[in-house]
Amino acid sequence: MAVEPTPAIVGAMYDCYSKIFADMLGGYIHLGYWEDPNKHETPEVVADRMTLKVGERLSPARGQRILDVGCGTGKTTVQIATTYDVHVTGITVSHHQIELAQAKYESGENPGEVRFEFANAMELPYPDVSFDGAYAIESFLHMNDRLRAMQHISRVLRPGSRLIIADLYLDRPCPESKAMALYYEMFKLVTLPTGDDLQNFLQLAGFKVLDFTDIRANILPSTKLLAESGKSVGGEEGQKFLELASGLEELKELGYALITAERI
Ligand SMILES: C[S@@+](CC[C@H](N)C(=O)[O-])C[C@H]1O[C@@H](n2cnc3c(N)ncnc32)[C@H](O)[C@@H]1O
Repeated sequence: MAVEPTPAIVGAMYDCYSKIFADMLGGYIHLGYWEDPNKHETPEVVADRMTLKVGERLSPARGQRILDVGCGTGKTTVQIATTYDVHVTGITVSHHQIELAQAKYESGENPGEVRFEFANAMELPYPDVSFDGAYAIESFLHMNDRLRAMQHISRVLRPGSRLIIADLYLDRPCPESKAMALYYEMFKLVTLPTGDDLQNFLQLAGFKVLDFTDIRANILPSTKLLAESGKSVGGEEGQKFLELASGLEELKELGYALITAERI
């Protein structure tokens, strides 16, 4: 395996590709959740549904302060803030994502409003016990010290509050393959954890895992979106998306976890 990406490398990748990803994924930078793989739905509808699955598990009370770990272009941040009337701080390691989010969404300090900040989850710049809940949608896959990030999140959360994670993981350590290598290189992923790794890290960081559900069957139809984008982008870039789409179906070890954890 090549050298694992640092936050600076991940940030530089998102500085280049955030707009392409968001255009392809309905304004978000996360995969969609499909109830029925045969039903035709837009990228935005399925990505909205994914955010709602996370929101339902977090279920914050009105006025609470929530941390969005890896906020992308801010669409999830705003959706959670307005749906639950909570204040959400979204952090990212991409300066360009902050610019895109701030250009599109107004910042504020009240419930229903959001704030975007450049911050590394493995070095959170917030005081202890400053949030009532947190969620991380497809951001741990980029982190080169997941335990440290969970320890930081645990530190800033109030006891009894929740952390919801939606992320890729492996059923079992996966042999190196061309498809996997392409994913790691293109998206600057850090060797994916197993489900046990994720649960162990959470426990070591002071969380109790309340639920771990594999939703890969609901995520897999997103490969259709990658393939469609590949065709519309065209050229060398488009070819890469087509390869990624067919590669995803080959990776039988790849799972997608929706985890509810409670800060002890
Ligand atoms: C796949 S995008 C997901 C974006 C967003 N959660 C969404 O659902 O649209 C991954 C996000 O994680 C962020 N990220 C990756 N590593 C991070 C780190 N160490 N600290 C904070 N954010 C990080 C990236 O900057 C990016 O915003």
